[in-house]
Amino acid sequence: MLDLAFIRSNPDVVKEAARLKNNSIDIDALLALDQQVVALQHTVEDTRAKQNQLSKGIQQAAKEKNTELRNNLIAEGKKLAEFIKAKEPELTQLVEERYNQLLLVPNIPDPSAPVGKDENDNVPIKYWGEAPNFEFKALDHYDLMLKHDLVDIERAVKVAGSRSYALRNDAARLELALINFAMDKMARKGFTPLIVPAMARDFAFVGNGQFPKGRDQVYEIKDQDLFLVGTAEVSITGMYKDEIIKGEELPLKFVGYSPAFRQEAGTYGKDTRGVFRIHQFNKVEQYIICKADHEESVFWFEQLLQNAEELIQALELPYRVVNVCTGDMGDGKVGMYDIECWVPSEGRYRETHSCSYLHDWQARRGNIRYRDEEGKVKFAHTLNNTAIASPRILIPLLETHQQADGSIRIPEALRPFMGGQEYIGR
Ligand SMILES: Nc1ncnc2c1ncn2[C@@H]1O[C@H](COS(=O)(=O)NC(=O)[C@@H](N)CO)[C@@H](O)[C@H]1O
Repeated sequence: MLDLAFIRSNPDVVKEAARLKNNSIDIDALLALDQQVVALQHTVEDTRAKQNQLSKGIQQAAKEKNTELRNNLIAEGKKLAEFIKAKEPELTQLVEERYNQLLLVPNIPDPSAPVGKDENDNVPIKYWGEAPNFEFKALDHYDLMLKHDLVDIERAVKVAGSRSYALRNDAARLELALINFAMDKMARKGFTPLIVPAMARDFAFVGNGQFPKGRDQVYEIKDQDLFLVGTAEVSITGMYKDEIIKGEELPLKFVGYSPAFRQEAGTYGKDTRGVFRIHQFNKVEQYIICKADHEESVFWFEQLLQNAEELIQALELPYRVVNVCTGDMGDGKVGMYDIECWVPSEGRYRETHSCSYLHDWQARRGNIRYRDEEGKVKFAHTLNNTAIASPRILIPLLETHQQADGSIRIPEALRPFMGGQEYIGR
């Protein structure tokens, strides 16, 4: 959410941001509604002021034993009270309507973000590693998983429906190893490890930005104010709602694990083979709450990206970083880089990580504030990036490290988390 004062004084900047982000919000209508609210607030306040004057007059008339004047003033006071009683529900309703519109206003993208419509307009800014050149017939991730008895999709689909899977044998151990590997590396970088709730209340999704717009992507627990999170980011944003953090404690740096649940509405028929796009997966999330300063946010944005790059390089996976365009980054972001790992069987890069900075757009929605060194209370800045999301990361991992004999090499960095094992299938 943007500061209403900012929208009032910079309507064209906000309209341009909405245009760049394919966001259909009507800023003129929002500002007209805002003027209605302000006018009605003034009317109610003026009426209250008149009521106070009247009560003084009534006391004075009583003192002077001027019964007629006193009765007239009391009658007038009753009329004012009725007027306020009639106007208050209208004012409450308009304020709520304005708030609901404010939730739909996008953040202002950084000028460095490419202007574009969708992911095809994202701009690659860095490449790392050489795509493997197999001297043998390489298999795709699903065939490799079947070959080594690493997955059971049929029985998972039986129990959980489409886009479900069960990991078996070394794939189950590999996923846990990857989660441990990521948590361990980030903890050693001073990030506080968290295992957070995978169910959260409505307010956490509003604070994070998934509600109201992305509600169709979220699973709801029937008859309770509880929803399954699509990322630990939602739970962490919700955990710090309404807090005023001591400035000297910032930045808060979290590495949060949680299962992630997504309806994947609108992706029918896309990526249906294997485990690329599923309804439930596991993710280790980097999350930062820092002071409200652009340079500070950009610093942590680069740090979060670098952390993920270090993890991927340790897994020896070729990848590229893309600067996400305005039409693909979503409402809340100021800037966003995706990391895409090379998937040999597809002969292209596929997204495995997403790194964003949002300035105070989330903190304003979730009321996350801090007290700075002058004692001023301000909305904080928030940032997030994937550390590891599995099983999607297994796709480049298994494919890239497959050997001529069909076995799969486990990268050095992962072996300590796999009991020292060096290969799958040897
Ligand atoms: N339906 C899905 N199935 C498998 N993996 C997914 C799915 N949706 C997202 N992911 C993985 O989770 C990563 C982060 O998801 S994201 O929506 O892009 N970004 C976030 O959730 C942020 N909180 C940063 O992690 C993706 O890059 C991808 O690797």
